Amino acid sequence: VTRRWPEEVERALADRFDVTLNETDEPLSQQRLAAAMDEFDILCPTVFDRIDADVIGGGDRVRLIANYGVGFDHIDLEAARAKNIAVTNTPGVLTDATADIAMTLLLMAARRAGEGERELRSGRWDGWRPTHLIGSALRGKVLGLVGFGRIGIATAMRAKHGFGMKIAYYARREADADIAAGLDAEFHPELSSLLAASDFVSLHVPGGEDTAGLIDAEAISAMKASAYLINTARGGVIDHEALADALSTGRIAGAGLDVYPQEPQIPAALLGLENVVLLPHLGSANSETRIAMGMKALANAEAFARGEALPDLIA
Ligand SMILES: O=C(O)C(=O)[C@@H](O)[C@H](O)[C@H](O)CO
Repeated sequence: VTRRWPEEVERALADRFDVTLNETDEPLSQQRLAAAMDEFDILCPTVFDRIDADVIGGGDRVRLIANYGVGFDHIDLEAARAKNIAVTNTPGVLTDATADIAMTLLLMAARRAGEGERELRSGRWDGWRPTHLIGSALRGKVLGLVGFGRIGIATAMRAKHGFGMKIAYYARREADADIAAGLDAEFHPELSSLLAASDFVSLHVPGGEDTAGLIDAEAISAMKASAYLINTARGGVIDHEALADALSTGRIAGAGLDVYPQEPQIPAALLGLENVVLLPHLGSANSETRIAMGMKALANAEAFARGEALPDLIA
């Protein structure tokens, strides 16, 4: 297990398996990860472990990679398939937590909460004024979801039923009628039309080659000048130079980010901007969710040990 998990999950793992924990809880080197492929039957990485072809080529004993997280763009699935290594993830259990962070970012950006907090803590607040830190309302505004899977739909539910927002989405195909109907969600087969129609754009697509740089200068140029961009998906989906330029020139109103291309590095051009909320990948960071993620990874490991079908097999 490459990083420390919630204690109760570590105990449950140790009750069933011969478990080696990374006591330091520091990121492991590529060499260490590669060597682990010859020492263990099951490897449990997180999003911060780059399980590439070199690592997978590092040994022949691991037969299951049970990822702690839903996103798997950090794992070379082809290399795993070529060595007949099963790969699982932890979908579903972190949907609510991540949708909550998407709404947190949206609200903080729209109501300039981060600016207010910084102003107050730095002693710069000189009292209430009618024109002070004026933000944007949510009711009646269009939330455009890029990607309409579990987390996209959960975010839409919160926005519509909790804040009176209108829902639009872009996805590879139209959602099931009952899901869309419940949300009165407008389908946009073209990304550019969704971007042009939205007051808030929230990204909910997987990371990886297919979506790398999807939100680039051209995409941002289709957005309204009053619009906000929210990202709880993966950092690589956005061209951050283009975003920083749009934010510093007022091309869009603001942004809220929880993920970055080279975490924990933050694109320098963003750090000095007031109209962007920056969170440190808190998507699934609540105790209930992190325990549930661990128990899901454990369930996959147990099924593997019993020779049963893996509940969350992705490769
Ligand atoms: O699940 C994901 O894909 C996430 O990005 C986060 O919820 C996890 O915390 C992270 O992946 C831990 O591995």
